[in-house]
Amino acid sequence: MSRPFDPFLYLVTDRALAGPRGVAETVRLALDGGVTLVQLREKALAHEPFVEEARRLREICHARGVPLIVNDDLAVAREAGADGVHLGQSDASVAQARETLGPDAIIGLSVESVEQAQAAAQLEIDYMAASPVFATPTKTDTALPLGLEGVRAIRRLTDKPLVAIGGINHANALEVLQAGADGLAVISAIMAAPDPRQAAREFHRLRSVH
Ligand SMILES: Cc1ncc(COP(=O)(O)OP(=O)(O)O)c(N)n1
Ligand SMILES: Cc1nc(C(=O)O)sc1CCOP(=O)(O)O
Ligand SMILES: [Mg+2]
Repeated sequence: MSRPFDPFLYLVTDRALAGPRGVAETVRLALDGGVTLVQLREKALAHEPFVEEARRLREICHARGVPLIVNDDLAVAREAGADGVHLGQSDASVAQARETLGPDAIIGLSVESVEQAQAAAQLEIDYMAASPVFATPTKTDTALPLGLEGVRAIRRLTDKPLVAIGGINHANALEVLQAGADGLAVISAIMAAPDPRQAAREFHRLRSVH
């Protein structure tokens, strides 16, 4: 059984979009605005700086009772004492992640189709990410967008926490939740916002209207 986590407002980091404000400061502001889960996503950092950044973010997140997930890299997640890992369909296997990180780690898996969501039912994961719900310039090597209908279809297949990712912004977030997602995973709408605290607050407000 994994440690407890709240998937409602899941911030995935992006160093380029954070700009001169930096990842750590952007995460700090976003946590103040109500982010409930953070994923450190680094595609270009070498091992040691990746571990250092993960340790730094873990401290910032844990000070606010929020878990830190590492994208892709099991060794970084383990060395940094992160709370879990997010895996895509082409990453390490869920079994390998479970073996490396232990029974209480939070393991998330991207699902890009109904078939992948069905297959994921057999796996020891803690949440699924419907990916992508909408097309996004932040990541272009994605599968075809699932749309809201895809989120509804995946929702019907699983009782696990379901987050949606890809092109989520303040204008479409409510309909993503109404389609059955338990959480909103966002990069640009918070990382690139002029005021990440306020951007997070606006998403967080949907919790009471949803
Ligand atoms: C919450 C969440 N959902 C989906 C992804 C994408 O994972 P993946 O397909 O492995 O792609 P990369 O992020 O590794 O480029 C994610 N990171 N987080
Ligand atoms: C990291 C990532 N994964 C995706 C997937 O579909 O698997 S979409 C994506 C980027 C999401 O960024 P934004 O919130 O700026 O659209
Ligand atoms: Mg990946």
